[in-house]
Amino acid sequence: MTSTSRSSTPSLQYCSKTVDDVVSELTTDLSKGLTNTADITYRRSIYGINELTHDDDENLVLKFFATFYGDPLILLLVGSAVISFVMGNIDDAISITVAVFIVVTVGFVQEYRSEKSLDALTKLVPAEAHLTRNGLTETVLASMLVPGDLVHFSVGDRVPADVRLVEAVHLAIDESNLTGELNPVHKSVEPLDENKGNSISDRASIAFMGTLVRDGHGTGIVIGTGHNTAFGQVFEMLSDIEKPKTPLQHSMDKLGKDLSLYSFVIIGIICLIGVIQGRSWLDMFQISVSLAVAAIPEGLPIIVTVTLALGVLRMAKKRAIVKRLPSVETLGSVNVICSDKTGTLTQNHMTASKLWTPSMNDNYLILDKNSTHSGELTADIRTVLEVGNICNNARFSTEKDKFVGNPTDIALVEALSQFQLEDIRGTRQRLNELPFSSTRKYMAVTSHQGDISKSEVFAKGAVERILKLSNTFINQNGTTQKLTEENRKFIIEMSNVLALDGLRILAFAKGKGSFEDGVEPSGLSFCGLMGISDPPRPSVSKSIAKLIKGGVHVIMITGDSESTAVNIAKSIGMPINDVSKSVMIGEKLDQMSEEAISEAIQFVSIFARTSPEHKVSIVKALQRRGDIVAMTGDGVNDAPALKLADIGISMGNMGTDVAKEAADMVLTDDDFSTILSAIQEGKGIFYNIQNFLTFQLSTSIAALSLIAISTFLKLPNPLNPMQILWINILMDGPPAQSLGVEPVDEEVMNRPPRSRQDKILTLALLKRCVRSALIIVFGTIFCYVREIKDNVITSRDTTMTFTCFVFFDMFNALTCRNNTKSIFSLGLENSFFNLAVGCSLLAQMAVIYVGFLQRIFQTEALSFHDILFLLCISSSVFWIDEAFKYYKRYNMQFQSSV
Ligand SMILES: Nc1ncnc2c1ncn2[C@@H]1O[C@H](COP(=O)(O)OP(=O)(O)OP(=O)(O)O)[C@@H](O)[C@H]1O
Ligand SMILES: [Ca+2]
Repeated sequence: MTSTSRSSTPSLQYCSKTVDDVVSELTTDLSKGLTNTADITYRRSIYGINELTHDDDENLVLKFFATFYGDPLILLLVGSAVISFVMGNIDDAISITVAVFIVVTVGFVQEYRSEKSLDALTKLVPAEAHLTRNGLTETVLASMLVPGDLVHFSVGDRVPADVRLVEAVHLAIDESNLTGELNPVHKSVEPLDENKGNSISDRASIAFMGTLVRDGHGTGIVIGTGHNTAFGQVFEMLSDIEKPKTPLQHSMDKLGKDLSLYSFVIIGIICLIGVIQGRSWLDMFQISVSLAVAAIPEGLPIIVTVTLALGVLRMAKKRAIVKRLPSVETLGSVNVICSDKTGTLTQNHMTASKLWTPSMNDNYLILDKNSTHSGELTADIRTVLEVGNICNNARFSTEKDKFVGNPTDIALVEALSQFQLEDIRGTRQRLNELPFSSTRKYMAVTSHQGDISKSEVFAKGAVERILKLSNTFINQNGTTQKLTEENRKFIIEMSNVLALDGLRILAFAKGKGSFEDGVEPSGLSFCGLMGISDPPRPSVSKSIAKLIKGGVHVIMITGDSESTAVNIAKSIGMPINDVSKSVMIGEKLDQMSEEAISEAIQFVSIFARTSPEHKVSIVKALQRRGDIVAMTGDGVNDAPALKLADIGISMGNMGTDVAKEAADMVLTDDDFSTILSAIQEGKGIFYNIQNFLTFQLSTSIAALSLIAISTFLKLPNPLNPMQILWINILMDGPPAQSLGVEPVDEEVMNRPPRSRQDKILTLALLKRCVRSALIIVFGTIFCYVREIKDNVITSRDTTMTFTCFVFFDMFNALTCRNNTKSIFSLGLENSFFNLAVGCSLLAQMAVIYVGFLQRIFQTEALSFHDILFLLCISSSVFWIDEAFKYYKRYNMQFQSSV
């Protein structure tokens, strides 16, 4: 890249300036950020919102006319109208033109709606930023940033705008999406030499929007936003790339093509026979083309897309954000959910509730939040609390008036007040820290009270880990004593006793001296244990029961100990029959081959003492068995497993940007139960798609057969082209669409997960289509033949036939709302359906009774008695289907009771 092409970009302009220059040029402040609200508003008015959007000012009118010449069938129809006109058949010409216009408009509106709902999807996961303004730091939407803003980012974050760094601690950034460079780039605040920085990858003092923080943390001043960023310019190039279609959309496209082919063959035959019989070729041509328009489900792919997109929006309301449409389909097939324990199954609200020191033997102290325990404060208890206080990263937020940070850490500082102890971190200096990580499972610090030579080490974490670091323990008198094998065993035993209520267990140790950076401490003295409670979320047990009923295997994955995990699992109703088979420890996974894990995993419900890396082996083992796996995760290290899983789920509150991006679905409330709602929705959407498919196919088959049969029987055509086009609107338009938004029936969870190979077009579905089509055809022909007994064909005859068919179709739509349940038990819940069918019926009445429309559709007014008669005949399709449903339900009950 040359400097000329980038000379205007802020990142080139600022990369060689000093921090002070940047601060003064952008009139901002290194500690407070921007302070003047009017100034911020002004900047936004100049630089715009920090977002990358397409300017979508396509001309709607042009687009509308594009649909005319985009569809050869519509062109043929318009052509035939012109021919009619030339041949002096003005009425026909006008009628066909108006009908075509209506068809195209309905199609256009649907397509437009589908685009709008797809657009809405891209706004579901907004980018966030940590912003300091006026000295206050908050998490805000990245879109509100303006040049001059002071932003912070750390491991796992996406950089929210182009920024000039003013602080960089171990900062390494993955710029692969911008430059293709796979290795993280180390950043610094030093300005570049004037003549350097021509290439984006050289600009070490800049962090670019959309790149990913891999290590350390940093602070920067925003210099470029939105399209004015390096990423913004790449985005312009990318924006034309089309989104890939979902498997369902693909199979619908294929189905559409197949159906078109069949219809063309049948219509060709009809046309041929008609002409051989000596009918007018223009008539036959117009009928055939309208029939082709009607029989071809051109609305099918659009309806599928809209159904999926609306489903996603509905799920978002239930706090599950699905990021890609294909995931909706996969959700219905999920048969294993691997869930984190902390924060997903539990509330992540931790309270210290038990305490044990070696001097208590097999007793322990129960901590009650509401009472003071200062009377019980012995020297060894004080030591435990002190370690928990000093080896702690929770900090007090004056803004929120409470401690913030790691929930375990918070529980430990909050416990101090029960013993009327103060937070003593202010009186000490920390020399170094070995931070807690899910892999290390403990945290250690070196700290002193002003005299470095009297430094001490404080450590807390999982019992086994802390015991490994210790060779003595602190006894009753406050003196240290050697840790024997028996002591170690007893401590582990006591930790299991404390864990009986599902408490998370923390061990504490301290020692003299210090430890080197990056080296584990050793020779510590074990001080005691604490049990920390984190109650399950209230709705979790219900959700688990429903999932199990729906054939979904729930697996808990936790970094906590086996006993903690088992007790929590029992309390939320996970079936643990045989602990030796149902529980597996992370370490064991490391020793097993992929095949062996696959074998063993079908009985496992709990993985304890795992680190995030184990999740990949777990997903692989499950997928090897053919399972469709949903996996939750929130950390940077969870990303590979989230990507690998069929449905990666990340947490909206706790999750890092990396996890959210790797995931297919984000739970905005972090709650396990939300996964159940999403699976329910996913399953329901699939059935809805089957339902409107049934409706469309049966109408299409009925329309084709009706014309074919009457041609074979040498009857005059029962429907004219305009009427056929009208029917097309019903079957491809709103009534069909409304079947896609049928509210999801709770009962879907009683059906097993769908196999991935399952076709959407099942034999049962086809049978139902053919059955309904037959009823419609025979009913309509019966009505037609009854009308033309007098051997002259009048517009009354076709009006009766036409209305009969339309009524049939509406009753058919009604019964297609569900394929097992009676409509009487469903009620009139689907208001979109009620509206669509209600309006269709009204429109049908207008077509029969309004003079102007009568001329176009060649209809005439029917009597009340006629309408009643038609309703009676056409409702047969509904009653017969209800009877079949009843029979099916009866059979199922019978089978399940045997
Ligand atoms: N802040 C902390 N400092 C020291 N040790 C901790 C801390 N938090 C947890 N531990 C210890 O590490 C163990 C594992 O915790 P970890 O955070 O890895 O579990 P997790 O994977 O987050 O939990 P889950 O998988 O249930 O969501 C705990 O049992 C506890 O002993
Ligand atoms: Ca059609």
